[in-house]
This record gives sequence, structure tokens and C-alpha cells, in this order.
Amino acid sequence: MTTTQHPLLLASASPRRRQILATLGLPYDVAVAPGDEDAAQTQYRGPADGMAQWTASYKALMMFSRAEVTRQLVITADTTVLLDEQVLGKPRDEDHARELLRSLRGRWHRVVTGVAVTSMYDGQLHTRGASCSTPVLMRPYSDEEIDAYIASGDPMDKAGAYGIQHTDFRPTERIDGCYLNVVGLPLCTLVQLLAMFDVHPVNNGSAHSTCPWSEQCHV
Ligand SMILES: Cc1cn([C@H]2C[C@H](O)[C@@H](COP(=O)(O)OP(=O)(O)OP(=O)(O)O)O2)c(=O)[nH]c1=O
Repeated sequence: MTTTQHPLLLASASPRRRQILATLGLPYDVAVAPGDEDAAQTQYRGPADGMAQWTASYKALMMFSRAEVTRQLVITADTTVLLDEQVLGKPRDEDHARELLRSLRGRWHRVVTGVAVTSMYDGQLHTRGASCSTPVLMRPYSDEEIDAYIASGDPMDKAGAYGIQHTDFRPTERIDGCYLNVVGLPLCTLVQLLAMFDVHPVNNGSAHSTCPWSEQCHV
């Protein structure tokens, strides 16, 4: 598949995704996909670990609904937390954040990020998607630590109400896979998807193509 070097567009409000994509050294624009992903997800009927990839494709579809988006190669992603195969999304409010953090305490769970790369040509959308699943073990943090973390405001925009990268809370004890997948963008998988559109990273491309966690990803 080829796109004759269309400009890259990251359709994401996530500052983490913007930072991770920047490491490839490719120029890209940023926009926020329109649409209501929570409402859309109520229509999803597939397996729990497929929801992230499905939602990433939904975000791409919403992005191309904007009249000015026609020639770009659009990157979208979605991160979900799965505990006992139940999807934990972002917290609705602080009480919900507390509930999610208590339910995850001391538990293994999975963080699944879906990624989609989409272009439009011949009047049709062409999407290549993938999803990566990373097992994560939470440490046995106290209720007081949960309260202090919630007071920081950090959990509210994150799946499962936590950020593995938070330097004060440091919620995780162990991770058996790709850190960048947990933070929201599995970089070497994205590089594989971009290669399908003949787009290749400027920085250290061969390192990305030898991802040690590829068995946890389905492209
Ligand atoms: C589990 C976990 C999630 N997250 C973040 C990644 C995602 O940004 C967010 C999950 O919400 P998403 O809906 O995947 O993404 P978003 O709303 O932040 O951005 P957009 O839809 O515009 O792309 O949770 C972390 O930053 N650290 C973590 O440890």
C-alpha cells in the first residue's frame, strides 16, 4: 500500500502520544478527533480485548468526517485497562477513580492499546490496525496514597485511573511487556503499520523494527 507521502496527522488529545510519536523524527500535525467515544463504545459487541482497536478505528472514521481531512495519513489510538476481562475506562469522577484504583490494587491486569493508521484514496478509507496487550501488576498502595494521587488530578484522563509514568504515585510493581503500550502508543507496532503505507522513521528505524514484545501485539 502506498500513499505518495501524505502528511502525518496524529488525531489525539493525549500529550503522551504526541511525545512518543515525536521520537520517530517524522513531521506530523496534531488534531483532536470529533465524536463521542464513550457513546460509540456502548455499541461495541466484540471481545473485551478488541475494544481498543475498534475504538481507534472509530476515532479515524470521525477524523475523516471532517471535510478538510482528506489527504493525510491519520494515526489514532485507544487505551483500555482490562481487569478480569472487564474493560475499565477513564474514571467518571473522583469516587469512581478511587473505586478503580482499589479494584486494581495488588492485582495483575492487562493494558490494551489499539492503534490505527488510515488514509483515504479512491474515495475509500484504508485502515491498518493493531493492538498490543501488556500484563501489569499493581503494588499494594494504601488508601491514603490513593487519596493523595486523586488530589493531584492525574487519574482523571487515564484509563483505569492511573498513569504508570506518575513519579510520585508509581502505581505499578511489575510490567511484563511494552512500557510505551501502557502509556498509550506502542511505538514499534506503529512503525510496522506506517511501513505498510511506505512511511519510515527518520530516527533509529531498525531499532523499532526489532520490538522485543511483538508476540504481545496483533497486527
Ligand atoms: C494505563 C495508562 C493510561 N494512560 C493514558 C493513555 C491515554 O491517553 C489514556 C486513555 O484514554 P484514550 O481514550 O486512549 O486517549 P485520550 O482520550 O487520552 O486521547 P485521544 O483519544 O484523543 O487519543 O490513558 C497513561 O497515560 N498511562 C497509563 O499508565
